[in-house]
Amino acid sequence: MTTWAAAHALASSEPRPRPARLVPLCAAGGLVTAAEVRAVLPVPAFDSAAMDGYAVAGPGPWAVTGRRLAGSAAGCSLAGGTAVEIATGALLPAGCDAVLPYEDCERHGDTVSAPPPARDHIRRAGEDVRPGDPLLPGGRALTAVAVAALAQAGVGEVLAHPAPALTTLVTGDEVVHRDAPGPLGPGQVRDAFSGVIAALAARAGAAPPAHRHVRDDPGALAAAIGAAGGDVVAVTGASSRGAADHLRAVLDWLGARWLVDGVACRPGHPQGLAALPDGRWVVSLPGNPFAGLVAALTLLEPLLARLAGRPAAPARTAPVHGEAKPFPAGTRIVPVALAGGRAVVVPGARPAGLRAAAAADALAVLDATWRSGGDGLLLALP
Ligand SMILES: Nc1nc2c(c(=O)[nH]1)N[C@H]1C(S)=C(S)[C@@H](COP(=O)(O)OP(=O)(O)OC[C@H]3O[C@@H](n4cnc5c(N)ncnc54)[C@H](O)[C@@H]3O)O[C@H]1N2
Ligand code: MOO
Repeated sequence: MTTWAAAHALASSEPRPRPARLVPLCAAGGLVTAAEVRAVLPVPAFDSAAMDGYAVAGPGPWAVTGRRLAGSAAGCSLAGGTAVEIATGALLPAGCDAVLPYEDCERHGDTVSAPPPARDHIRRAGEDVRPGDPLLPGGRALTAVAVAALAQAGVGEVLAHPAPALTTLVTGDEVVHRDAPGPLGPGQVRDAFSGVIAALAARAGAAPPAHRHVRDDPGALAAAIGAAGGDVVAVTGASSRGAADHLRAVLDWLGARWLVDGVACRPGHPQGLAALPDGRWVVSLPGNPFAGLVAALTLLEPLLARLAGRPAAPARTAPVHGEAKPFPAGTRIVPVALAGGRAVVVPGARPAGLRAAAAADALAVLDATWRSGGDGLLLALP
C-alpha cells in the first residue's frame, strides 16, 4: 500500500517524457516544446501602415496618386509631395515618411493636407520580433496562442514531445455504453469512465484515447492489453479481488512490475500503476465511478502529463471547510465547491456515485489530521 502523496508523485516523475521529434507546426497544438523555439522571420514581416489614411512623402499638401490596400503586392514608391490612400496592414510604399489617419486629414479633390503629424503611424518590420529571438522556452505547452505566435514568426516545425497514446479498456459484463438507450437490463450499468478519461487525457496533452469494452475473461483482458499499443492502457474495473476481477492475475502473467499496488486513501484504494516489460504503462482504476475518478486524478492524469513532457503543475491548496471524515490510516478525498479562495465540501459523496462530484469544482485531498478550515490539496475536476 502506497501513501496517496507518494503514489501521485511516482506517477508524475517515474516515466520519461516521450522522446522529442520535429513536428510540423500545424500538428503541434497541445504538445510540449522540448527545446527553446526561436523566430525565423521578423514580426511584423514588412514595413506597413498602422492606420487607415494616407501614406505621404515630404511636406504637405500632397497630391493623391492612388490607393494601396492590404495584401497588394505590387511595388510602389512615393515622390516628395505625393500621397496614396493606404489601408492598415498594407505594404508601405518606398519613400513614405508617415501615414496620416483619415480623421487628421482634409481632402479637396486630389489634394490632401494635414497638420504636421505627431507620430508616423508606421509599423516597422521586426519591431516586435527579430529573426533568432527566443519565443518559447523548452517544456512549454503549445497553446493556441503560442502556435499563432510561432506561425507569425515563420516557424514551420518545432522540437516537441509527441502526445502520449492511451487506450481505455472498460471491463465488466454488466457495463454498457454510456449512450445506451434506457431502460437497461437487470444488473446493467452505463459506463461512467470513457468520457471522463477522454477529458483528462485532453487536459494532460495526450491524444484522444482509443476505447474498447472487454468482457470479464482473463484471456480477453490479456489479449486486449496486448493489442492496445501506444504508451498507456487504463483499465477500468477488475481491480479488486472478486471472481471476475482478473487484472491482477493478467498483469502478473504478462510480467508487469507494480509501482503502485493499492493506495492508502478513501475512496480509491484498489488503484494501481504497473509497467509492462515492453515499456507501456497500465493504470488500474477501480470500477466504482467516484473511486475510479479519484484514481484517474491520482495516477492517470499525472502519468499522461509527464509522458507528454508537461512540467508538474504547481500544487494548489486552499482551506477546506465543511464536514468530512478524515481517514485515520491515510488520505480522504472529497469533492469541493470553490468560491472566494475557499473550498467547501460538497456533502454526500459515495464511491459508486458521481452526483456530489458533478456539483463540485475540484477534489480536495485531506490528510488524517484535517479539521474544517485546514488546508487541502486541490485537484481540478474535468
Ligand atoms: N473483498 C473486497 N471487495 C471489494 C474491495 C475490497 O477491498 N475487498 N474493494 C471495494 C472497492 S473500495 C472498490 S472501489 C471496488 C473495486 O472494484 P473493481 O475495480 O474490481 O471493479 P468491479 O468489481 O468490476 O466493479 C465495481 C463496481 O463498479 C461498477 N462499474 C465497473 N465499471 C464501471 C463503469 N465503466 N461504469 C460504471 N460503473 C462501473 C460495477 O458495476 C460495480 O458496481 O471493489 C470493492 N470490493
Ligand atoms: O475505492 Mo472503493 O471506493 O473505496 O469504492
